[in-house]
Amino acid sequence: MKATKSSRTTSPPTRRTDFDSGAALAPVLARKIADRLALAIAARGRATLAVSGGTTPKAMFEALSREAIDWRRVTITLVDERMAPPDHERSNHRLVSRTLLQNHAAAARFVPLYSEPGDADTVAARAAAAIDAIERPFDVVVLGMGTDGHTASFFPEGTTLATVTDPACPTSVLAIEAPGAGEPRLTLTLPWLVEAGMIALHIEGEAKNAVLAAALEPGPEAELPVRAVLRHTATPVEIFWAP
Ligand SMILES: O=C1O[C@H](COP(=O)(O)O)[C@@H](O)[C@H](O)[C@H]1O
Repeated sequence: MKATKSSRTTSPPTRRTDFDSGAALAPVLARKIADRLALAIAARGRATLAVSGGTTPKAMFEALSREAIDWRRVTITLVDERMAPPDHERSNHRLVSRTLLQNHAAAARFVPLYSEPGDADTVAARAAAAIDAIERPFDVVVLGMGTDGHTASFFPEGTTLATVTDPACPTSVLAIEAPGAGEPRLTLTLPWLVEAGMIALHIEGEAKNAVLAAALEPGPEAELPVRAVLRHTATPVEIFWAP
């Protein structure tokens, strides 16, 4: 299903589950993702998963890697990546390799966003070709969020923020730079995220909880770009929060 342009200023309903700790959240979200992937495999013989990086998902990825589904039929990619090689400490590819692509999930196919050589636009174009070869829509997208309200690499003041959060953006992956982003980034664009069969927003900490509460209120998407997902999603975003 393709997202259409809309001037929505508030968010449709979300579903939210709160946990006592990140350790309690991790296996529950992992099982929910695994169940959804298993359903897709039963229905179509294959499943797709796009995940975030950063620091939050580590325990959940480790739990997910131990879920006994037919990972040979699962394609995994990233919702965003730094312009950094896969052995770099800030690489999302590195996090996924070390935590998710382990145990049972080592059998999954992984499609990275970063590759060499080239500048960010060249790398983004190559990543877009790789993503375009994956069947749409993703079965599951797992998003994180920064305390600046960014999700994927939709950063406030991002050079291509208006384009990557356009519900009609025709390109799957674009480069973006922003003051809060560190190195240049590669990000999946809004349509590829919001059309997913299941969208989980996994956040931890009181600060992110407060940012999420603000994001659910009316206000400009450019200020808290996670609003773009919350407002343009085809299915309710499922929020998983722990202190
Ligand atoms: O830069 C990024 O940050 C967000 C949030 O990361 P966290 O370290 O606060 O969990 C993440 O969702 C995104 O994929 C990542 O590239």
